[in-house]
Amino acid sequence: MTDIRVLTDEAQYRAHSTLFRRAMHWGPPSDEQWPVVLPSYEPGRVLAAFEGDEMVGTTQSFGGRMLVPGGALVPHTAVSRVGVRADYTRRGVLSALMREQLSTTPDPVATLRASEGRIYGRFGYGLAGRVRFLRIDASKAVVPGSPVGRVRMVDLDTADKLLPELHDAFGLDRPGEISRWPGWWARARDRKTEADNLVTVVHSGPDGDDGFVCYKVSEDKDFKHHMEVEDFAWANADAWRDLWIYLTRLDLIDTIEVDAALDDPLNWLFEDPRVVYTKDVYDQIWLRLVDVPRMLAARTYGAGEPVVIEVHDELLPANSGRYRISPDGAERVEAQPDLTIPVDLLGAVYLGDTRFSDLAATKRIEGSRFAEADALFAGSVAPLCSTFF
Ligand SMILES: CC(=O)SCCNC(=O)CCNC(=O)[C@H](O)C(C)(C)COP(=O)(O)OP(=O)(O)OC[C@H]1O[C@@H](n2cnc3c(N)ncnc32)[C@H](O)[C@@H]1OP(=O)(O)O
Repeated sequence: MTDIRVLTDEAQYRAHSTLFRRAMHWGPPSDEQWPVVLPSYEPGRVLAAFEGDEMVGTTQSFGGRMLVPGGALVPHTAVSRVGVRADYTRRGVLSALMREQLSTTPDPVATLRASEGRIYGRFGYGLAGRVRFLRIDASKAVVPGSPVGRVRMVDLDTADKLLPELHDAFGLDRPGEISRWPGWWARARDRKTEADNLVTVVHSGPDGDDGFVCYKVSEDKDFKHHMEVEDFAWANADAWRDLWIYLTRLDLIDTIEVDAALDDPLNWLFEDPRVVYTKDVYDQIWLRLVDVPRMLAARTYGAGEPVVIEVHDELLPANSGRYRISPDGAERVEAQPDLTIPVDLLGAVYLGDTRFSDLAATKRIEGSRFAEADALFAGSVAPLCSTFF
């Protein structure tokens, strides 16, 4: 019988970390790493599965806020460190952990990054946001014109103080973006120390600091220099453009790699749009609507005729029911549905990454009036979550 417990002390957190890391085929946290990892254990949010006295599975979450279409910030659970001991897999341990986590989380929405695509759909998570992995040929990347603001390099201590403030001020600019928690920043600082060539620059315009980028550069055996952009946020188009001018005019750089939203306009910034090459498109945000009525009410909708959707949720049956969606909002109704959809696919359309009409061909949603539902759920920008957890 699998017993799920909330862990409460440091020794248990360390055992949790070791178990998760072993499930990922990594070694346990070292004595040097542990002080940095410890602050990421939030009391009340750390779960483990036990068989008798033995810990056999883990999950935990970080509390924060997520931006939804229309601009509201909703309480959000960032699920992480899911692992089951290799000698206990495929016996329902993860299922027990997921049931407990979803039924006890205080937040109406949860997201995670999935190690494999087949794991989380059965628990009601839908693939809700994808990202483009770009490679830029920096040696040929020319941005016409001159910068209008100022870019300055900042040291580690300044970055430590400034970046959380700047991220809070303008980092949540697309549906799916989430706030960062103190443990996230502690880990980010540690990674900066480990990779001592990680550089942070801050942009300022007429109203003060309005953008930042963190990057590191490595050199290959042919003396080519490759930059990885690790973190990038901006408040306005001038900051975005100036920071790209700075990155592409740095000496010695041959290539730049960066994650970007599906609709990121970077190709059109350069004289030659082909200097930006999409290496990959991968799934990023897996989203679980924990409280469907609250989440449907939290976002705004586009113009068009109302549509009644019927939602099926086996794991959290209180969500199952019919909802009338109109430009004025969402409400629970008893009316006949126009279409039916499982909760994982409602998660997939929620942020605007996917459309009802695209899903219709999969036969996993049924009914009619998909185009009307598309118009209501359409977002003006593609979702993104630039905070890895
Ligand atoms: C958010 C994150 O942290 S992502 C990181 C996830 N962790 C990992 O990838 C680490 C390595 N893997 C593991 O630790 C485990 O295999 C887990 C967590 C993926 C699955 O744990 P388990 O306890 O084996 O899952 P459980 O027994 O509850 O399986 C439930 C169902 O999912 C299926 N399933 C579970 N994992 C997988 C998988 N990797 N691929 C395909 N199906 C899977 C099971 O077959 C089962 O199906 P069924 O209900 O039809 O019988």
